[in-house]
Amino acid sequence: MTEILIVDDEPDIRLLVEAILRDEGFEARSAGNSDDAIAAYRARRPALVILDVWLQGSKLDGIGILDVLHQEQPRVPVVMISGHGTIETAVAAIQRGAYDFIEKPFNSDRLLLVVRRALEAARLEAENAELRLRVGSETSLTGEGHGIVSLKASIDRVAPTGSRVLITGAPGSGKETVARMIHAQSRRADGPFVALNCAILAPERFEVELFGVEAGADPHAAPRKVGVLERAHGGTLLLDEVADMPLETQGKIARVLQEQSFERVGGGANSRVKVDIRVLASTAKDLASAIAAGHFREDLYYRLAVVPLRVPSLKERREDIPALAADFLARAAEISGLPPRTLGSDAIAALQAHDWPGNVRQLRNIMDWLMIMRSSETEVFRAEHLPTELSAHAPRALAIDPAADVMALPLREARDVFETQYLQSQLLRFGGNISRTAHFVGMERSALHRKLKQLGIGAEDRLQA
Ligand SMILES: Nc1ncnc2c1ncn2[C@@H]1O[C@H](COP(=O)(O)OP(=O)(O)OP(=O)(O)O)[C@@H](O)[C@H]1O
Repeated sequence: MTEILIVDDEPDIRLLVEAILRDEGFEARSAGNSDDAIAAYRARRPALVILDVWLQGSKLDGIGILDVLHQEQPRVPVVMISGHGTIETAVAAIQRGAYDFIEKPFNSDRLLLVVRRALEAARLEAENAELRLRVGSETSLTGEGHGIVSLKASIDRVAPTGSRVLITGAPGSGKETVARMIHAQSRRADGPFVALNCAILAPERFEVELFGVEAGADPHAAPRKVGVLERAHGGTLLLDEVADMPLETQGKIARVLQEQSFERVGGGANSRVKVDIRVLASTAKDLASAIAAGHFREDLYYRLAVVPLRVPSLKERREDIPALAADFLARAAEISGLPPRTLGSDAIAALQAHDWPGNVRQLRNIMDWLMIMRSSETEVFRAEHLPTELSAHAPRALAIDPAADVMALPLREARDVFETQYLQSQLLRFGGNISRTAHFVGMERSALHRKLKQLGIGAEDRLQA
């Protein structure tokens, strides 16, 4: 998958280096002069370039080529090969941004060592740059509830297969996180992960973003713009909010999926770029009705949805809320440099009672808000510290005041009041799910049923308690 471009004027060296690299599982291309090297580089960006300092009969020498390559894509690492008498030039090349150099004659161990180190350094640099850009992008899912555990098991199964996956789920539920996990657990983990949000692109920008733009008539000129398909080469492309892709582009993408090649905008058929990409797609919309309404191509649907995965919304997995909230609070404290804070059980119950239309993202935002707005008031956040839309609907049972009314009642009646309020609250935390509530309160399912009946808590009460 990792492709290396070798530039050397001696055919024997090119063949030798290609053979060594291929034996180690790399892909290799080579060029004998600066024109061919630059054309090969522009046709498709390699993961690394091995570049001879001195090139007989070439327009530019190694340093000249290095400058051209770095102007176009500074992050591709370059390893120089220096002959006797050109070491000084090789050192100068390092000062101009080459990663390292090897001296001729070299053995295969030295070559492979330098190549691996250069690739690893480039990978780390790319990862850091991405992290800086996308603080908060995750490659793990917090939660021990049934929904998340079975989702994680499906990710573990599908990730290494290379299969296409359609990820569905409500906004903010974690679809992109799932896509990143699939990429991170696949054989492409060292390659790029590129996400294209189909919902925010104007239809006329679509193809330019996807396919890039050809420079014009000159086949040696750099593409005017490299598209996401090319950037994702050797890695994974996520088509986020795929339902919003214009119909015409859908047809073109379906072809790319079949042929794994495409033409840049403005390029002719003979400028086809071959790529190796795993495509994942995600959507919060119902694709079946988009197909029925004629807004989504059925053939593309079947190509994308080889394995469908559904991410449960947060209200379907309220049992994960305490762990998620604690996790986000700890991170908010770390990022803001404030001392850690915890959530009281009344605040947790209020969070579990909420319906979370914005799902995990909304929960995360509220934990950030709590940390910033309320941490000077308390060490333990209570329900009253939450934003009003949450505190106002905190479960009624939170108002239990043992010193008030119940004190005027005989034990049996006081116990009924307490049990009613306690069980209504617990049912609410678990979305009315009897099994999960029974497990939590430590009762048999059937005993809980009997108890609810005895206390007069009906199905309706359970949902609105
Ligand atoms: N189970 C989880 N554990 C930890 N963090 C999560 C989990 N699910 C989602 N997140 C976090 O919630 C936020 C939203 O997740 P993500 O962007 O993956 O959702 P999405 O469904 O792709 O959203 P959109 O609908 O905007 O495309 C991110 O900050 C992500 O890190």
